Amino acid sequence: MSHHNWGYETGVNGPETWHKGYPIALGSKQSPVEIQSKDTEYDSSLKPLEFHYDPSTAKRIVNNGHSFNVEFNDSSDKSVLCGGPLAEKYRLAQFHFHWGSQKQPNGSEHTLNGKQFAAELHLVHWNTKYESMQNAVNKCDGLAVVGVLIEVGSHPMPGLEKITNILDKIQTKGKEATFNDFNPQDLLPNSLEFYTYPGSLTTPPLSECVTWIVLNKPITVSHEQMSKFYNLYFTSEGEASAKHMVNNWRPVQNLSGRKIRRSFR
Ligand SMILES: NS(=O)(=O)c1c(F)c(F)c(S(=O)(=O)CCO)c(N[C@H](c2ccccc2)[C@@H](O)c2ccccc2)c1F
Ligand SMILES: [Zn+2]
Repeated sequence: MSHHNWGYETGVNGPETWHKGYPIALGSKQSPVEIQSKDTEYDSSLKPLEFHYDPSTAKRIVNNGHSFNVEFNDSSDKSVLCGGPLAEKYRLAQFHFHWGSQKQPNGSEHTLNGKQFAAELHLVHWNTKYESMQNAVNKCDGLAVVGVLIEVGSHPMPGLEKITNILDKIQTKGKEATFNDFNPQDLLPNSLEFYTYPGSLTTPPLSECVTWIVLNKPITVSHEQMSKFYNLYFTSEGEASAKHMVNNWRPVQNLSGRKIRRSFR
């Protein structure tokens, strides 16, 4: 299993095969996980989450064959996350999504009280005490990823329009487009109540370097907005068998004794 052709195709290169190239897939701090509210612990020492994002740090949107990433200029502390369970400042590097398909509408990675949502937004940040993302990825407090659960309803999410309107420019793997002046706070729910636990990247290299912060309230997007995700391709233009970018989510992994804390009573 070479390191760069992992994917989501069941039995071919999907999550059940990743351990061949990345043995840590079988580790004890893997993500995502099932969150059962009744088994979480309220922690009054958790601070409110603080998002300090500068929209001018948004740079480009890229289809990398796994998801699409909106990438930020993380060469300074212009867009940072702090507070919550975090002892330090974390710089925003990128955000991306995981989703299901038209037929199988559930594609979130974390599940909440037995419910899998339609999709999930991940805002990926790295600890500024490590000079780079690459250094941060092999430290247990290297990354902080904020997960936002997404359900499909009758009204569109205004903050998502700018993204869904540009997806036709990055339909296939390797395509990218300029993407400036965007504040990811426009994708957050009103409540910043959260769950937090120590975990991993949910794609290879599956490094166990992530403080996960999963918001308790979902956002609602419209069917039209969601269907624009399903029109993307895992494959590059002109590749023999075109594959729609659907079901790019990893199933839940064992908690293996980990405690999940919550910021609210
Ligand atoms: N669900 S998840 O949040 O775990 C996740 C993904 F699901 C995901 F698809 C990516 S990805 O960048 O799109 C391709 C896989 O690396 C990354 N990207 C990694 C990353 C991006 C920015 C900052 C740190 C990590 C990935 O690009 C990476 C991994 C290891 C070292 C550097 C970068 C990622 F973090
Ligand atoms: Zn992710």
